[in-house]
Amino acid sequence: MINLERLHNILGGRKAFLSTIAISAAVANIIASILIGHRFDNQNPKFLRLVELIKDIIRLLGSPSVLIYNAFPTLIRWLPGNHKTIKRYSVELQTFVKEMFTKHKTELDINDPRNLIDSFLIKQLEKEIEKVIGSSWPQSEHRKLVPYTNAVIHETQRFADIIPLNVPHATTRDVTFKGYVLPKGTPVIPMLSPILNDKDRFQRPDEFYPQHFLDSEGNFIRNENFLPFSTGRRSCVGENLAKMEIFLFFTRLLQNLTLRAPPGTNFDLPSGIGFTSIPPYHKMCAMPRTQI
Ligand code: HEM
Repeated sequence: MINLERLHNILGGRKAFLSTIAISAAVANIIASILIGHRFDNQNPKFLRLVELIKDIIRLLGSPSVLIYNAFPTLIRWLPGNHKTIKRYSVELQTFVKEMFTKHKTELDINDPRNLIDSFLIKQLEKEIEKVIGSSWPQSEHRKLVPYTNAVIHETQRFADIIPLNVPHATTRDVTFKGYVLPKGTPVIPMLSPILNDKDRFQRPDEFYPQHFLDSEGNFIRNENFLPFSTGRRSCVGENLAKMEIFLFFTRLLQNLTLRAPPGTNFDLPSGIGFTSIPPYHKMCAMPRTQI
């Protein structure tokens, strides 16, 4: 989690800071805790490099040269450009992951799994595939008790529309869809943006309007068109983890801090161009609620 006490002390609540790395590192550390059973220090150069690599790869995936490469891979393959940078960064990431797996393999005690990687390696040894069940989050009950907060979080995800094009898929067999024949291997891009911004599905698609997820009495209502994690068999496997993380981060931050644009400025956060539509780096002020 974000060290709020440190934020209070260092920032005194008034100094602007770059929030992106702090938040990314905190989120990455949650995944690291689950995968390898420990957190990295936020100043650890290797850890910061990994966070940076992932961010850069995501950013570069949407750059014009990569879009051209995706359209004409055989032509562009030999030319310099961001597609080569992505490859280099991916190799660096893979090397890190391989080293981590090798270390876990050599230290593995099948009677004493220490983390998710150990459990995965043990399952591999059994040659069995088993769906991991067990989403018992102690705070999940809280969400039902705060319908407005829950609606704001849902509306933020709808409005932010962070993966507009979804992830590309391809048909695994010949398919006839609404009269169109899609032969096996046809690339399919199941876009999410048109659903999340459809005025027939959301009353005010162009506005930030939490009431999209509230009934007239203020109760939270599910909306089947809320699909930021996609849908179907290949929808996001991290959906539940992500939802819980967002809830915990959001409520914990707002319990303790009021977040504002730096004095004399307004938040104007157009989506950056990339595979995900993430906002550009921006500064904000975090005021401890006790000082307000
Ligand atoms: C706000 C946070 C997140 C959003 C909006 C999101 C969204 C998505 C989307 C749209 C897909 C593509 C689904 C498709 O191909 O139809 C996806 C796939 C995936 N996501 Fe997420 N995701 C989030 C967080 C996470 C987290 C935290 C994890 C891991 C812990 C994760 C792991 C995955 C994996 C492994 C896939 C590939 C699933 C497959 O191909 O079968 N995601 N996600």
